[in-house]
Amino acid sequence: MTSRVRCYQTSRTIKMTFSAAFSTSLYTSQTSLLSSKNSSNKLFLKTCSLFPSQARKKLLFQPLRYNGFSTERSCVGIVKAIQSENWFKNVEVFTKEHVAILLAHDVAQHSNKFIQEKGAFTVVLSGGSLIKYLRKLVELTNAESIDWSKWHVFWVDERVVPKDHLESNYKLAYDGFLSKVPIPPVNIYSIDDALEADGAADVYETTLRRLVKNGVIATSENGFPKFDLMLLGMGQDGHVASLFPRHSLVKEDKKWVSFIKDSPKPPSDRITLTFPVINACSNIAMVVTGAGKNGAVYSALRGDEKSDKLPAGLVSSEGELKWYLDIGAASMLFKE
Ligand SMILES: O=C1O[C@H](COP(=O)(O)O)[C@@H](O)[C@H](O)[C@H]1O
Repeated sequence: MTSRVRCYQTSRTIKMTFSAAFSTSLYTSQTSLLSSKNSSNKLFLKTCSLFPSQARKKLLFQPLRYNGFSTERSCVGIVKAIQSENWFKNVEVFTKEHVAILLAHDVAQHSNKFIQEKGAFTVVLSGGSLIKYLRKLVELTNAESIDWSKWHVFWVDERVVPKDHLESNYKLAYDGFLSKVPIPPVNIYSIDDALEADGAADVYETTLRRLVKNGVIATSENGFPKFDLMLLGMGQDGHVASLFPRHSLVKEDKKWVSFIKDSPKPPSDRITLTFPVINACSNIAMVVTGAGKNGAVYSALRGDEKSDKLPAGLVSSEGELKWYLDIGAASMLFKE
């Protein structure tokens, strides 16, 4: 159930919608979370303060209501701003905790929708900080009734290290997420850690081609695999997957999976899905937190069109691309 309140500037065009799209369970976990912080109003105001002051002054904040509760105190975070500027459309700004909560809710919704429509859900994971934001998904399993048996899990990139290595994206995902949910092991498509980067990339592409052929993965109009949901992180330098700024791999437009042996971020050898595959996805969630990434967020979303785009700025989706930012990562976006 979705409840929504509009906060708008009465006399001019800027209009924002503050929406709470919580199920009861999410609401419950949100309130307990808030009481533990006891600073919800401060956080809300802090979030609002990211908006241009002129607009802010004229905003009319109404208490948000959900199931009879006044959620005024809990208006933190869920800020969906709708403005005419394109970059602003699908950007949501939260506290870190709320990034995890809303992400859980959205992933559960995508999962239910795709499983209902086609009996399976294909999800692509990143490594890095993204995995810790899946923690609420694990906690909310029962409430959201996810059918984990229909999940098929892939990786957008992997480091060429053994699966039990600290740098392994598989290990990160297994420890933080996969070991906690009943996804059939046969539906978890990790990258072969016995091979060198080039061989591992070839084998992974062959696996994807087989799954496209037998209908597990859908296909986009231009013949690339079309995953239902991709959960992307972004590095401080604006890289996504293992596609780094100014690296030739960013321009790869034929291969589905490629490899890199000179990654600027260690380890040097990695395999990665390419941009045509990333951008063919039905839905992409870009999950970016921390003030250290605010410059890259700014340049990806608002950067000069003429300048070389960061890889994160080249991400698009055949369906929906949504940015989940915390206040730190968003902090340069709303500067006047
Ligand atoms: O090396 C990688 O970095 C990015 C970003 O990681 P983060 O810890 O800064 O969020 C990650 O998305 C990618 O999968 C990983 O291989």
